[in-house]
Amino acid sequence: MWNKIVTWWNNTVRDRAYLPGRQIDRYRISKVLGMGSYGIAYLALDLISHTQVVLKQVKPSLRHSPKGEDMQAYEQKVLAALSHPQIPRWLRSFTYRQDSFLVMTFIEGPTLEEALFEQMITIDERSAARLMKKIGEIVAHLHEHRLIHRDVRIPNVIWHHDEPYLIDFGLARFLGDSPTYAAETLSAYDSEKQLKREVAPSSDLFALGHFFLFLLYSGFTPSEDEPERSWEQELSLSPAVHGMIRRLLQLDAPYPSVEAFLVDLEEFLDKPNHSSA
Ligand SMILES: Nc1ncnc2c1ncn2[C@@H]1O[C@H](COP(=O)(O)OP(=O)(O)OP(=O)(O)O)[C@@H](O)[C@H]1O
Repeated sequence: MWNKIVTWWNNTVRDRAYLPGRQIDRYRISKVLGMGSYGIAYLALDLISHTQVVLKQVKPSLRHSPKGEDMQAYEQKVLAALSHPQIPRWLRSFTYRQDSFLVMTFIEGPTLEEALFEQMITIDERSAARLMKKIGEIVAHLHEHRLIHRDVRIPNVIWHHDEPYLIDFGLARFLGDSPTYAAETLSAYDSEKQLKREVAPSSDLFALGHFFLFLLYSGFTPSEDEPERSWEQELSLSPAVHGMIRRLLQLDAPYPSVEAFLVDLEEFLDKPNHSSA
């Protein structure tokens, strides 16, 4: 019961977000974008540069805990290490009263999740492969900087001017760093989560496999009376795409790197007139 009261208190009172219109430092809050694992994300107007920015505030209930400022400081280190047109840029960090804020560039547009499921966009196999190439190139850039994103999913990709942008670096880690903040180890997770959270290129490759499947499922209409089947039975894929997904999901020899996956994708895209399996 006590834990329930603390959770209620944290969610409704301590972690109440700042309201739209509120000025914090040189920023005016426009709206809350989301409440994540460690923080509250806001869209805000920078009153000096007159640009829209994203503010990420450590939740007050997590102040001075390993999941609070430490996580934010790590996300800042990650964003500050990167300079890529399709990744948010870290602008500055500051403290307002007792709250720690991180400021990054705002990327406009729907997430791929919103585009696929709310705007009901369908993507054919070739377009999905083209999109995977673009996402794969961003992930390859991260890996060149010894960074593993660990959360490459459709809600973390924004679609803007026909290009994907990768956001949410809250789980990203540099190679060699610990996969968890708290004392628990990865072995506390189930085997699929261990694969996703390992600080190694294989975890992003595994996520890219699921990403590819999500795009391909956009064109799938389940028949009402048929029971659910596996992706290999439900989707009619060309042998090349089918083989790539099996390797990404580690069902066949895993790709050693994102570059190796990109080579297969390019080969597939270079060949005209693929027939479906
Ligand atoms: N730079 C950005 N540009 C545009 N929208 C963003 C940006 N960063 C975050 N968002 C939006 O704000 C929401 C919340 O962001 P946040 O980084 O807190 O993600 P989260 O997944 O909710 O959190 P966490 O990673 O802490 O679990 C995201 O779902 C995304 O839609």
